[in-house]
Amino acid sequence: MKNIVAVGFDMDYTLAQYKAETFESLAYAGTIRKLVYDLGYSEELLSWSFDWKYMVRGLVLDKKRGNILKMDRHKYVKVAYHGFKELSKDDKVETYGNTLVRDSFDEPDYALIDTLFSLAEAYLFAQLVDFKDNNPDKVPEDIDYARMYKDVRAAVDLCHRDGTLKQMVAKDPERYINVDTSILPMLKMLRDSGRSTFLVTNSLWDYTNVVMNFLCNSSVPDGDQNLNFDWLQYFDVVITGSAKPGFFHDDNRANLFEVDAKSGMLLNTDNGSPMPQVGGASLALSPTKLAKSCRVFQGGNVRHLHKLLSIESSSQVLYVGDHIYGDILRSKKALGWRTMLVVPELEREVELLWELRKTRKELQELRNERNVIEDKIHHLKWSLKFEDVEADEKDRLSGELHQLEGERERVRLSHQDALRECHRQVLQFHGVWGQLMKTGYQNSRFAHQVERFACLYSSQVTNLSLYSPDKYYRPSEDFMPHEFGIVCL
Ligand SMILES: Nc1nc2c(ncn2[C@@H]2O[C@H](COP(=O)(O)O)[C@@H](O)[C@H]2O)c(=O)[nH]1
Ligand SMILES: [Mg+2]
Repeated sequence: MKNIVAVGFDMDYTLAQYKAETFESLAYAGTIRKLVYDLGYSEELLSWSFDWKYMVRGLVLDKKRGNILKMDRHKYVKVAYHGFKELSKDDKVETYGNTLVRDSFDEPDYALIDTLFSLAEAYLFAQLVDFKDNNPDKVPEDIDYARMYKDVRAAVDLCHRDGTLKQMVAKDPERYINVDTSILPMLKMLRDSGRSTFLVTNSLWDYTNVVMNFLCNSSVPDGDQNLNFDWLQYFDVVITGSAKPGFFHDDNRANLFEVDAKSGMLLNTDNGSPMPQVGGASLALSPTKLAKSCRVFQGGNVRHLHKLLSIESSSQVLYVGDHIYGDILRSKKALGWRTMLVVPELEREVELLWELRKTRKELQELRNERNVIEDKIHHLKWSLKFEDVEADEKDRLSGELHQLEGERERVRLSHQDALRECHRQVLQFHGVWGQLMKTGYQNSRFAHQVERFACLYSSQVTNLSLYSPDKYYRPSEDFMPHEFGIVCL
């Protein structure tokens, strides 16, 4: 952290942790209404309900086939459902395991569930797939799975844009967002350490102001009267409507507008410097005041931000976000910002890992034991078959082989029991999809992306304040398989 001069934050699902049970349910209900009333889907959908715990991040939707997939870091599909029906092993291998050219599992044929905002749309997609399969007469033939996904996507998108969600949150933020009293102390700590702080969010100013008021004052707004701008003192620059990930692109030429915080009006700027309207009064803020107070903008690009904060090198910026693609991948890969990904799911994941550690260790030991015995058996069988051995020696080797085969059976059964127990416990992570960061013995595709693109990852943004702002975060050591057991502790 010593070299970091500016720490930036995403807002939604980073500073503001939404309550999935209420917020995603709101998105789900709003999407259904749009599907029925605007896009002509059956009214039966209005009676559907939403299990907000069913979908998890890291899943991939196969739009054409109506499947939902979980894959490992090599993009091998390990868990696959058609709607809510699990694919048999044979179907899974036939569909995803036999291609000569490996599928990239990316857009346009696939959709990645890489933000918590997408859980409702993934669930609805699965429901619609089941509905079409079971009620072919209720869904027009030309509406295939991919079209259903497109409709769901468009309806969700509209819910985010037309006020369906934001007006409800603004009326009662406490119903939809977790109170977090540790955000202000964290921001204060960072600022006291001499760092600049900034906010870059895709939300627009009016909504940003509601959410940040709630987070920083825990006030329940009573119309606009209760909203104030006190929270701005904890930031140097606030950029709303940033259109990430485009904001980070080098060729982004988006205009930067200054937002008048009180009226919400946009003012033209020339690279961040205010520009008065022709014939209008000159802008009121004096240069000294401008330099000190937080300024609010809309749009622009990362070069504007660097200029506003006087950033000399990208590696001096740490950005904290929740979206692996929108917040982390671009800013790290293209710009070289340091990044921190917020993964709230980790809290439960780590708790369960502690509970499981005894079984996991046992399993690992039994696996090693089984490997050693099997190696010995193969070696002995090879000697008996191909090597020129005397009769006595042959008897001795056969006896040894017999004994090892008995041992192998004993270890195999213990291993099987431990494996069963482990599988049972893994279902505590998630009854359908298992552990977020693992797929079988391999890291999941999601975990792999976290490893590659997030310099830090943590269950909550305020974990930053558990350490000194000057802490040196050492990267964890990489290990090759041949190093395990030699240098791994
Ligand atoms: N138009 C759409 N907006 C969306 C969608 N999913 C989320 N959102 C909105 O984006 C911002 C996220 O803000 P950030 O602070 O995380 O950058 C927030 O306003 C969401 O409502 C979508 O599918 N379409
Ligand atoms: Mg976000």
